[in-house]
Amino acid sequence: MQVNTEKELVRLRIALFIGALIVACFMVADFFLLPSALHQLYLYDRLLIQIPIILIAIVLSFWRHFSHYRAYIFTTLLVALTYSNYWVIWVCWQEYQFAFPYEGTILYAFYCVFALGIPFRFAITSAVIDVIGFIVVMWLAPAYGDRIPISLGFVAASLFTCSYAKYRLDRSLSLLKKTNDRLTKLSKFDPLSDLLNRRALRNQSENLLAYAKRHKVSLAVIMLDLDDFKAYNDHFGHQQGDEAIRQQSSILRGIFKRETDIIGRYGGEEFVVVLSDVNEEQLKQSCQKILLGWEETNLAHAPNAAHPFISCSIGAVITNTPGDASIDSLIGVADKALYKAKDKGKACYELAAL
Ligand SMILES: Nc1nc2c(ncn2[C@@H]2O[C@H](COP(=O)(O)OP(=O)(O)OP(=O)(O)O)[C@@H](O)[C@H]2O)c(=O)[nH]1
Repeated sequence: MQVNTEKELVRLRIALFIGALIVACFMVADFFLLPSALHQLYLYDRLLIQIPIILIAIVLSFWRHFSHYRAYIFTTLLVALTYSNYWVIWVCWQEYQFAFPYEGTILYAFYCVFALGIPFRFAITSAVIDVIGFIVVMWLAPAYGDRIPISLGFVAASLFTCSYAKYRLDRSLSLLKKTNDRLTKLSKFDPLSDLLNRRALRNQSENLLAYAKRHKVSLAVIMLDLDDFKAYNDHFGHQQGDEAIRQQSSILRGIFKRETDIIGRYGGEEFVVVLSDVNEEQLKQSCQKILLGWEETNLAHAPNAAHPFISCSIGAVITNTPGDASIDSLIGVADKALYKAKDKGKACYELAAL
């Protein structure tokens, strides 16, 4: 269970604060029920145990490792609140033969599990601990008399129902997150090559261009296209053609590994790579590596293709002053260079001058 945003932390602190307020409200209401002899003991439990425990949880929410230990902290809070209640039940009965006409254990569980978001595993563990505690208290201080079995039944059934509801909720949320992740992937990635699709490629390239402008570093665009791919498809079939597209993706992934490198399928058998902070020499070496990648793959081409083995042609452009450029204009220049590479006989690269 991760607390991802500052907003979520604020919401949790508000929920904890409301918890402290609820305890205070019950404190006032209980005062009308309790014999005056019990007031001091009761105040001691609420003001020196329960409310401070909740305040400690609020303070801990400012700890930088809080997100990591959140489930443990809230489970401890739940068990501590419940057991401090058991202590009051026990002392009130032991010392004054006073029995509360209601049972608050269930409310604590619902508050911690749903308002504070204790996950299922922790909820079920605390339910077991709380039920055991309830049995022990009723054994030591049979405050509820004949109602003990039914009270125990209500406490146990409610705590387990609460845990099961949390299980269903956690499961639905996890399914929803998985579906969401899948949809995000589908909207960003091309399913065949598993590279960025054209729209995501464009968005990310815009961001990289903004980064290059801000940090005054170079920006390069490489555009490549499989050679005589129609002939390849016609000769070997579309499925084999798809394999070649996957192979091109794997070659590019093997070369462009920096976190900032952007690789995308521009459309059909065309791919685009956008790089920041590279020099002309490095750009040429990268183009050379792509060509070498295909040479090493050694995949036989169709008999009527320009080359015996499958290859690609590359057009590239680099700007050291990205402040003047736009992604569309750079892609346009790289595209023209690509056509020059095709004209030169394919299986080669052409670096455009801006
Ligand atoms: N298998 C497969 N083929 C594709 C896919 N997308 C586009 N193509 C094929 O790619 C081929 C592109 O052909 P052309 O644009 O004529 O270019 P080319 O034959 O590569 O010729 P040059 O670009 O001049 O080397 C077409 O036959 C398309 O059907 C795809 O996802 N899978």
